[in-house]
Amino acid sequence: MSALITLEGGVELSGRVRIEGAKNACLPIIAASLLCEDRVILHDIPPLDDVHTMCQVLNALGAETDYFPEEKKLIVDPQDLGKAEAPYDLVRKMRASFLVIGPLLARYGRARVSLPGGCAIGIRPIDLHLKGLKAMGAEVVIGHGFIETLADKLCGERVYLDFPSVGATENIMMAASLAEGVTVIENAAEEPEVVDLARFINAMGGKVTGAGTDTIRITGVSKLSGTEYTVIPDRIEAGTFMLAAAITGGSVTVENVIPEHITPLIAKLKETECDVSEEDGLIHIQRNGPLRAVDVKTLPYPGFPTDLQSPMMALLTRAQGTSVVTETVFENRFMHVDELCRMGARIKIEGHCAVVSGRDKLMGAPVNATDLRAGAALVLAGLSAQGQTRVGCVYHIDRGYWNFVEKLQSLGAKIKRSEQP
Ligand SMILES: CC(=O)N[C@H]1[C@@H](OP(=O)(O)OP(=O)(O)OC[C@H]2O[C@@H](n3ccc(=O)[nH]c3=O)[C@H](O)[C@@H]2O)O[C@H](CO)[C@@H](O)[C@@H]1O
Ligand SMILES: C=C(OP(=O)(O)O)C(=O)O
Repeated sequence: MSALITLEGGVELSGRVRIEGAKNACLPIIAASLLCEDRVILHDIPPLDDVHTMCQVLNALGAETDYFPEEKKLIVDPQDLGKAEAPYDLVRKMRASFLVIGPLLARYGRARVSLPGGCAIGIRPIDLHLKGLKAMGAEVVIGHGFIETLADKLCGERVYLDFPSVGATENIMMAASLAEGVTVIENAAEEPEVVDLARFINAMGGKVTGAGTDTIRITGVSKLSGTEYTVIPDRIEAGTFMLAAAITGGSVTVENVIPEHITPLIAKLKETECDVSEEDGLIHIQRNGPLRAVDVKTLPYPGFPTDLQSPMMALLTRAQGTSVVTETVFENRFMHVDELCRMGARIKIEGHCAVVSGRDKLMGAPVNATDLRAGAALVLAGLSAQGQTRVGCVYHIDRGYWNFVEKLQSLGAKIKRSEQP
């Protein structure tokens, strides 16, 4: 079975929408549960396909996972971890599965994890993850599609990351939390999800300081213990709904959001002439007049997030004037451009830049999601297009948005989902 989203554009969205726990915080935190031998109870874990895949990875390693979708609660019991091998079929499905290598190595002194491979948005190498593990004393062997790491003991070291990779920072931080001595990650990623992981490790009894800055210091401890933890709200889901309000000329309040986590989007939306106001845990967004074109450049946090680049581009297709969107994080994250052009958008790609000439209308069309956020961008474009849009390859969207269609319906969108044989 595959799903299709069908929608009619032209409705101004209005109302309130609640944001889920952050996918990109849940996944490393679930992986980090492997660092202790006790039960871990996690709250605000959304029933996303990626969460289920991460649970399957843990199950394949011998850990027990119990998920309670009504309560959005996950219990992980890693006591009987029998195998230190993450299979190809699961790692291939979701790159974040590679995040188990750090915890497995730290706890068992060995790990065998399938090479994750590339994906639609780029090659996505893992050299920086391995650079960190090697610096701490691990032997790394690559062969037959797997990475095998071994270490009698991991020792704290200084690790400089050539790029502030989120995943490498997280893997190194997890491995270092049970290493001997102090590890310092320089040019570390500063994303809120990295900070959330550090808080979780500390809640288990770890000693991580500096998360949220470019230098993270981890003092290894001999043992971590079970804990109960609530993950942060998803800034990318929040941003997607803010952009949905903006593109339809609507008025939406986004609940369960940390405004400081999406400062660059708020700034850019204000530049487009949208009204955005914040209060504790809420963002209200409204558009009354035409949108103004703005330039956007993706960067590591606190820059504009690459995960909102395609939804932002959907908005700019409707702005007055020409916008330049520059993608600096992933080398191939313009796959949505062809699909947006099928809907009448005028976009030209020049290297890492997309030049978007705004139009006063888009036309509904059959299109396909090429990756998770591209899928969301096409739905947003469809919400503001004339006539019907059909979005295929919805499984991409299911990786990271829970009840996307239902939430949009609750804001008034004419949208439905159908399962296809
Ligand atoms: C599950 C999760 O949290 N996913 C997020 C995470 O992905 P992920 O952790 O994979 O992203 P990274 O920050 O690692 O990647 C950023 C850039 O660094 C490069 N790189 C990365 C690692 C490495 O060893 N070598 C290397 O060259 C990548 O190819 C990419 O060009 O951060 C990205 C950047 O904010 C987001 O788009 C993803 O949504
Ligand atoms: C790119 C993304 O996720 P992942 O790193 O899991 O592919 C994303 O969330 O937009």
